[in-house]
Amino acid sequence: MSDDQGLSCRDVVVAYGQHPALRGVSVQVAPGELVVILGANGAGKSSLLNALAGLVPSQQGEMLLGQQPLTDLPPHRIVEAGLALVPEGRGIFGDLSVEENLRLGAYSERARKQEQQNLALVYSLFPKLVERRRQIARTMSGGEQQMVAIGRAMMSAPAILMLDEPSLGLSPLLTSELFRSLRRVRDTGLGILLVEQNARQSLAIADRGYLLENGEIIGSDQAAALLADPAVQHAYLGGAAAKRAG
Ligand SMILES: Nc1ncnc2c1ncn2[C@@H]1O[C@H](COP(=O)(O)OP(=O)(O)OP(=O)(O)O)[C@@H](O)[C@H]1O
Repeated sequence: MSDDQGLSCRDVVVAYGQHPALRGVSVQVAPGELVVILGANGAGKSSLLNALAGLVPSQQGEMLLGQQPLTDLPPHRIVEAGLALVPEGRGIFGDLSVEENLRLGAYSERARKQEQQNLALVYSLFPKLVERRRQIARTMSGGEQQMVAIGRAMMSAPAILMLDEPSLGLSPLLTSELFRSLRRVRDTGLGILLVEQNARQSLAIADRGYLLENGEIIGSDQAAALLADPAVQHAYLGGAAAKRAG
């Protein structure tokens, strides 16, 4: 681990009963870095984020945020330590307003102290949410709800933000708007670990990427190099090209 505030995991193993989902995964994210993990359905992407967030137990391996070990901490302590997850499906409270949802993210003592400041930051990064601050969350579009979910995670004052398939259910246009906002979040100095099936669009905004296959990291490189790699194009970008052609 080279960076004081970064996220690193080494040789993480996760199994559901006899079924191995992660077979020794090592990943690093530095502050101010946007890292994407690409993989097909069932590759283990959600298992990795959930293990880092303390939501599923890991059988082996080490997870650190800066110098702080995360392994075996309960999920709320991991959030307090500075690692926040935006889960697949967003998990926002549909009956609450946008601002109530956002404020719920600031539950730790450290986050409450910075609540106003972080709220202002979230609104500056997602200007669309300002005009909708009193709107009931379930009446918002999928893209807007995703912004609320990201904003709420940012209210916990994380050093590293993890997102599980934020583009799910969004049109390509909304996805690129969302991904542009992720770059703005990164530019504030946060590290981002993004899990995506949408390889082309996520590599276009990422700094680095890892390829996860069958519970193992089979490659990693700068995002631009992965985009230009014929093997990556064939395995991960073919679907998108085929879709465009069709
Ligand atoms: N709670 C569980 N119980 C048993 N097996 C599970 C459980 N959760 C995941 N798995 C299995 O572990 C493997 C990895 O699943 P995971 O959800 O991490 O993959 P993923 O890359 O996120 O896939 P997707 O993109 O479809 O969400 C899969 O084979 C999956 O069937």
